[in-house]
Amino acid sequence: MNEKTTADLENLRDLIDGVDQQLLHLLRKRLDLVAQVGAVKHAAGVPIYAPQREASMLAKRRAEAENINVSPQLIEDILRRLMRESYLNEKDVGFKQVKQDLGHVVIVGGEGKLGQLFTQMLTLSGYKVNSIDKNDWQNADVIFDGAGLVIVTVPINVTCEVIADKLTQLPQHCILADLTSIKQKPLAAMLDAHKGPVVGLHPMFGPDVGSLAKQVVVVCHGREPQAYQWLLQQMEIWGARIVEAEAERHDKAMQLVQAMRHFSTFVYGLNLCKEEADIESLLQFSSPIYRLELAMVGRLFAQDPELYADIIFAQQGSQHAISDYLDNYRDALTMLKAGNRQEFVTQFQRVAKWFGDFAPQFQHESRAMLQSVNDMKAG
Ligand SMILES: C=C(O[C@@H]1C=C(C(=O)O)C=C[C@H]1O)C(=O)O
Repeated sequence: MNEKTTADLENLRDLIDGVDQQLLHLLRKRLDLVAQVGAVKHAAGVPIYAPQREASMLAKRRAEAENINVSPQLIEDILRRLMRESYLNEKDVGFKQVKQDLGHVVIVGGEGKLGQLFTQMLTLSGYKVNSIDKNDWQNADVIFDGAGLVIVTVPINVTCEVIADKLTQLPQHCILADLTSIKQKPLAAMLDAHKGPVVGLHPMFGPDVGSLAKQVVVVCHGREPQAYQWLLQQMEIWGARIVEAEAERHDKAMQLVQAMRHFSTFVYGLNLCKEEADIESLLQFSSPIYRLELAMVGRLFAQDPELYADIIFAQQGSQHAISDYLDNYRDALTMLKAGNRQEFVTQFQRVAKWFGDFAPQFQHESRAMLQSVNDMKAG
């Protein structure tokens, strides 16, 4: 580089640094305003997540961006990232308590990660929360006395047993809920053990979400829905989206969404391990999509094997779904071994037709994900 180039670059880079510093101060200002919104919402019991406000704000900023020749997608990406920050910050001021006269909450399995998250959210909403774990059952009478809500969040393989053995003497008007990732059996066990209000919940997220904004909670109604309506409302204030489902339909969906998904991921990892793949060099050659895929597989093995064993072994029906998958895999392999390229193209088109409008929609969504994977690369 000659001297003039160096000087020009330095000059421009100084100006860019100045703009970035201004951006930083604007971010501080925005965060402060969002904190004030949080306080107003907290006082009024308005949900943390406001989809209409977001949609109209994004539409306006996109249009304004276009007017000044800024990519609308750029401002949308930035605003969406800022809104994620808002959910986290709004959370810290706490939430309105929907049910004032509840009595206390007991989380059965409160030491678990999901139990801790619910303890935190309920506490931020003004409820008194106690927890009962494996070693506390000798004090059960005292702990459950006066409870208005009991939430069971113990490993799936002991859930029904804990409900049937330990939760038969709850106060009559107490709500009994569970957070298990299957719903038919726990719901039946709860209805059996307790004569008061019962509701099955399945939070469709891990305990590391940070905020419940936009996260889905599946609700399977058990008994006396009017008695636990406030709880659904409370979760909506946390930002969650409530999706009602029949327990049977939910469990069937979980065979694909969870059991089969995680099992395939497990086998993918097992295969890499047995083949002694060299992750370092795979990463060197990786395309963004491979990097994303490897991250999705790798993250499984950073977690608790017991949790995934619970999910995969929870339902007999999952074995059918997984074996159908294996059959399809085998058929596809036969096609490959036979060199039947034409058949591959035909099957490909069949699947594409079946995906319909979802295929281009998913292509669009995944493009943004792949680009952020690329953004994260350093050096
Ligand atoms: C700040 C608010 O809360 C959330 C965050 C928003 C933001 O950061 O702009 C917008 C809408 C809400 O989902 C609000 O409601 O205005």
